[in-house]
Amino acid sequence: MKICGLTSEADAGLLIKYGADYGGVVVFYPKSKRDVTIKEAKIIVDILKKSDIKAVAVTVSPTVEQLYKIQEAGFDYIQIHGTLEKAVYEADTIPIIRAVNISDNNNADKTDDIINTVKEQVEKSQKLDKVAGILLDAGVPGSGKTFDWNSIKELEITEKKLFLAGGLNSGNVAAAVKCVQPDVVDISSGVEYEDVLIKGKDESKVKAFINAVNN
Ligand SMILES: O=C(O)c1ccccc1N[C@@H]1O[C@H](COP(=O)(O)O)[C@@H](O)[C@H]1O
Repeated sequence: MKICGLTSEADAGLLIKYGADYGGVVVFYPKSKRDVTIKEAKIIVDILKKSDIKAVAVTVSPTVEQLYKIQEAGFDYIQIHGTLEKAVYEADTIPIIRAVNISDNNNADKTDDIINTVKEQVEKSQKLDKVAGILLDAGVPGSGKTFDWNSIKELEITEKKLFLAGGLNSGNVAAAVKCVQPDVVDISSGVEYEDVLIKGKDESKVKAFINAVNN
């Protein structure tokens, strides 16, 4: 399981306390309330790595300069939403988790187009050696919204690890796993406080989510 959007040493400590496989840190994306500086990220990375938790840099359309800083900070993986530039792919030395964001398909006429686009993106990513995993997520990353899990049933993700993200929480994760059968479940908003003014991860929600996944 992967818990994303860590912003402090305390958040990282919760992953160690309750047991997670991956910890995600948003960098170089100031639009996100979870964005931290690369210096702050490095402190979190060091804590995670000491406990054998894989540290994932969560990015949107990173530049080569940003990639170098991410690699220098010691991240194990880079999660890439948006565009993956050829120059970035060539300069990359760590495994990539390629995010595919699936737009809302509340317009029935557009459903096939959306799914075809997702299929194309997945097929393209599966051919890339440095891509270790494909992350299927809702339209807006980190929004806490789910997408229609049934819409991706026909996707064949055989070569890479499948990460399922988008609006997961302790109440829906069992149904999500049953429907999609991902290798890794990924959560961010679902383990945060109801009161948006309180930053960081809510311990009781982290515990409930991890229990729900393990049982
Ligand atoms: O969390 C963010 O703000 C974010 C910013 C930029 C790229 C990705 C981001 N979040 C990722 O979105 C998924 C799902 O999150 P949620 O559970 O729906 O809140 C997760 O992989 C986050 O790392």
